[in-house]
Amino acid sequence: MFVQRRLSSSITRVIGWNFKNIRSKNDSLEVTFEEDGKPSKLIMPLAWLRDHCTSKTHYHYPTNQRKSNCTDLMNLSRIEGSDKISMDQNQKSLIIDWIDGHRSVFEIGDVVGKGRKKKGEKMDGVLKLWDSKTLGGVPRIEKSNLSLQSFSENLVKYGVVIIDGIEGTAEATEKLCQSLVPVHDTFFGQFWVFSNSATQDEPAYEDTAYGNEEIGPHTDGTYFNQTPGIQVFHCLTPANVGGDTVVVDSFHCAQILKNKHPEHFETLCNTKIAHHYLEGLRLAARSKVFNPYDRAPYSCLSSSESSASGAIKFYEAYQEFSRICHDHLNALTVSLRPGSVIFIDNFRVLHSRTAFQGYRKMCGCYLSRDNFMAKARPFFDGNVKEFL
Ligand SMILES: C[N+](C)(C)CCCC[C@H](N)C(=O)O
Ligand SMILES: O=C(O)CCC(=O)C(=O)O
Repeated sequence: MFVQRRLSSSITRVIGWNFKNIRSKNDSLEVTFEEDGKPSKLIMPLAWLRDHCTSKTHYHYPTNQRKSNCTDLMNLSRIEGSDKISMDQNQKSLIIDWIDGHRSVFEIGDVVGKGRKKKGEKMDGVLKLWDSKTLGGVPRIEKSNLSLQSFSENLVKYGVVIIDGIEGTAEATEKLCQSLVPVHDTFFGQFWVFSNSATQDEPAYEDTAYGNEEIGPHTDGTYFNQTPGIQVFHCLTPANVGGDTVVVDSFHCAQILKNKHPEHFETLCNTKIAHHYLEGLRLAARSKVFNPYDRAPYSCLSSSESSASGAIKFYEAYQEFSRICHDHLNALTVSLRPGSVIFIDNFRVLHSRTAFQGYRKMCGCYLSRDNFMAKARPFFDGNVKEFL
């Protein structure tokens, strides 16, 4: 089965490819080839080639794992004389006879497919960045039309989806979640029932979630090294007034920032801000997602001017990004009611809550992102899978 799959994938890849020329260039090979008739060139380091050898002594096919531990890679990635590099007569394979006598054979399609730098636009083809105008409302799936495919496609594309028609109980919500994706457990518990009036059944933590004030756009768990991948909410008892859920596509906001202020975008991409959760336990982690409330003290003070100006640069960038995330044109508001369960990609979509009056009871959980992506991948085509 493994050989069949490997051959079929490499045959489909190799049809339109032909090696044209191979030239030694320091510790690399300059390989020119034709890709569907168009000339193309790649510089392939010898160490990269040796590291990607798929001979039986270097690659374990039953588990798709490499056998090399790289402890002697550079020494073994040497060749003696240009006659040690050749092509097969069909110009489809590159043959290298290494200094230790080992022979590697590389199919051009395999090497280019694996090694050529991927560009991000393939993922853009799947992710549908949105604002209030382009999306209009959170995608909804009636329980009777629910499938892993409809759930996965919406959650990957938009980062948020609501499933309607669910019984308004914690039990039914938990059952729904478990039917879709394994839970991501944290110290908050595997599945939560919470409200603004803590009781024994609804334990409260020292967090604004357990109050009735407004909470602005944020992602959860920025203080965990394993930030929860998906967040689920089901409102079992709506408040008398307020308590709406507001969601924002932070990738769309990041796109706006990058277009309007590329320097701020770069600053935020390159500045890691520590977050923490302070209570009986103290959790801290560095994180790239957005939660202005759970940021730890920003330890950037020193005697140097440059660290002060670096911090000011960060604050200017963070302020601009936060303003974009708080722009109501980038937000969708949902009044969650019993029966409607919202699933949020916690790495992408920010959630917030409007202030409310009266008693409000919620339930939900975090779901495992890795498990979700493994289930979602089959519904997306080839290249995109690498990004999920
Ligand atoms: C468990 N439950 C979701 C109810 C509340 C958890 C508090 C989440 C915290 N505000 C954060 O942003 O990480
Ligand atoms: O109460 C809500 O609707 C959301 C609370 C919240 O933001 C959170 O738990 O992270």
